[in-house]
Amino acid sequence: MTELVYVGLGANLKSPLETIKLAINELTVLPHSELVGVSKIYSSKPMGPADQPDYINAVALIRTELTPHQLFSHTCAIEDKHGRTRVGEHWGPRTLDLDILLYGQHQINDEQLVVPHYGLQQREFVIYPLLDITPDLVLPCGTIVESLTKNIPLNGMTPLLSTH
Ligand SMILES: Nc1nc2c(c(=O)[nH]1)N=C(CO)CN2
Repeated sequence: MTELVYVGLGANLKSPLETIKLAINELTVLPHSELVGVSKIYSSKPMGPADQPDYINAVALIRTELTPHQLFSHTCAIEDKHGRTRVGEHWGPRTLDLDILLYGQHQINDEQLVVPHYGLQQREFVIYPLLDITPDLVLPCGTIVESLTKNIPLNGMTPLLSTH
């Protein structure tokens, strides 16, 4: 059994562009998984406290046999490898953040995981990269992702370079 999983990547400390590229590479070597798509890589204005650097954001699509919690332990390990600390400000700066945005059409809600990711529908740095990969993407709740762009402006977000 395989599932298509969208993983959001964000970073705004140290060398965020380099970190995002390395993290995309690390997703290519996950066990029982293959990377099948990557969005453009964007620079975005910080959501939350404004006194932090701009973010680099992207979304990757993987096909995996890992369960959501197995995948989550791998994404946490990749975050840790890049010096992620789990203390500090809510919505504060970070070296690397990996979020499981969508796991097939599954809905998961437990102490470790909320999938679809709770902020997905409000964040330009998630919606536009998702659409780069899958322009006709539909959420488990039936929402057409493209329809969200009407109410969510780019907010100055710009693509940095093509990964294709
Ligand atoms: N633009 C942008 N802003 C953020 C991001 C992010 O990935 N991109 N992540 C955050 C940490 O929760 C807080 N704010």
